[in-house]
Amino acid sequence: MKLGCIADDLTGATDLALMLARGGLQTIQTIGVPRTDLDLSRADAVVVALKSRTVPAQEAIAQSLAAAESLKKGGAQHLFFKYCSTFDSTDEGNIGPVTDALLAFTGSDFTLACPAFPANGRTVYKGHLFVNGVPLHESSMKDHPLTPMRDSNLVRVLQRQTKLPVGLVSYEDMEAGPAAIRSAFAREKAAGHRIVIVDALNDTHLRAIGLSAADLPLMTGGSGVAMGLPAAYRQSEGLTAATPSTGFDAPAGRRIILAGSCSSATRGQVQAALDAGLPALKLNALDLASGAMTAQMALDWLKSQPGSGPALIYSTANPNEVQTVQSRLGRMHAGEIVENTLAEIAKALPTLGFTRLIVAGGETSGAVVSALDVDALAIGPEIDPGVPWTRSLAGNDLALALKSGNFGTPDFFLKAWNMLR
Ligand SMILES: Nc1ncnc2c1ncn2[C@@H]1O[C@H](COP(=O)(O)OP(=O)(O)O)[C@@H](O)[C@H]1O
Ligand SMILES: O=C(O)[C@@H](O)C(=O)COP(=O)(O)O
Repeated sequence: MKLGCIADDLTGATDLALMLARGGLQTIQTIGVPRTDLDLSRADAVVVALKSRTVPAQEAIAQSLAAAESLKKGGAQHLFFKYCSTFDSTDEGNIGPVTDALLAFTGSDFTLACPAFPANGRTVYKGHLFVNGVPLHESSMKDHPLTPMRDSNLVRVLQRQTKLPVGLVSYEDMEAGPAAIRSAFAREKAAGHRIVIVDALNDTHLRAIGLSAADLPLMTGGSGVAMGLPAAYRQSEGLTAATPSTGFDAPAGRRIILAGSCSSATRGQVQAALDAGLPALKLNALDLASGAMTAQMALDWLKSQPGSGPALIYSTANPNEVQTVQSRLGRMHAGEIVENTLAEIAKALPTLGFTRLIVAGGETSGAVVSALDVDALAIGPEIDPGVPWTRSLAGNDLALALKSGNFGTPDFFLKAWNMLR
């Protein structure tokens, strides 16, 4: 295994797995630390999906180290810590504390941090993160239900989360190409910096980072920064490219969309599905808390829907609604209530004949997939940048599209099905 990856949420893991698979690496994604009986011998890359983005920092560290240990035992030569392209975190973590712990684990004293993903509008310039050209703190991420991002300066954001000195390798070095980037890493290291935020405005920068950083014991970032790794491995070790998948065979069965993301892209996708007349049920978090709505009621509703087309169950709400709910229930508790309900609904889906699922939201996907008895995923074709179809490798036979909250075109919930055979 060339690369062992630890992702802090499930949709982030599929995003990274897609990037590596598209680059020609045989890639398997596991849900949590791989089961010991899972055959990973043919994988060039294994991506372990955790649910560690918003748990207490000590727990995130423990989960990440357990994953690192297992990947190392599986033969991983390098580690990659994947977090969100919008750097979702709080001053308590978990990007800083997990990076610190993984650096110590690898016995290394230097790594980079770069969430850039230009295909999805995320760029880093002079250490500031932009989302579709808007500074992070002015983007819709300022209202995220769990990790509101109110500072665009990533050096500052990360420095609040780690005691290790954070530096910056900026645009000018990126423009000068791989050799200059390597010199910039050496310069920053000599200056005492242990983690460097790296600028990247386009895919050329990302590929150059891959070539410059492929030999680091640990890399950290969004999926974009992994773009150059497959080519770098091929160059250094003659690794042959696997053919990325195109068509996709999915198990026969009914279709459903579960949306627990309140991000702006998902809000648009829910609206497009409603406009198209999909049968839809909205879960109101306050009703769930009071018992006025339950998972069983949602399942009863689902059973009464026509089997021919997809149905939508969503808790997606605008920032005002979310704020009202959170002021009554508390931020984390509100999130848990919704996640638990969607997970309870998901648990019943296979027996009701649902085999093709779209799930919107990272935390939501984590909760839903752990309820579905799925341990590992094969990566299929890309629906939109960062979102592939996947198929379970054991347990319930399911086709799953696990969509990051802010990814995908407005018609994602309508068009994704067309790729399934
Ligand atoms: N109506 C709502 N009110 C409050 N919290 C909600 C609501 N709907 C969903 N949530 C919670 O918001 C969080 C969304 O996070 P996530 O699923 O990761 O989405 P994203 O990918 O957009 O970040 C989840 O914990 C979810 O349970
Ligand atoms: O890097 C990204 O943006 C995604 O891969 C990701 O991690 C998104 O997380 P959610 O928005 O919580 O789905």
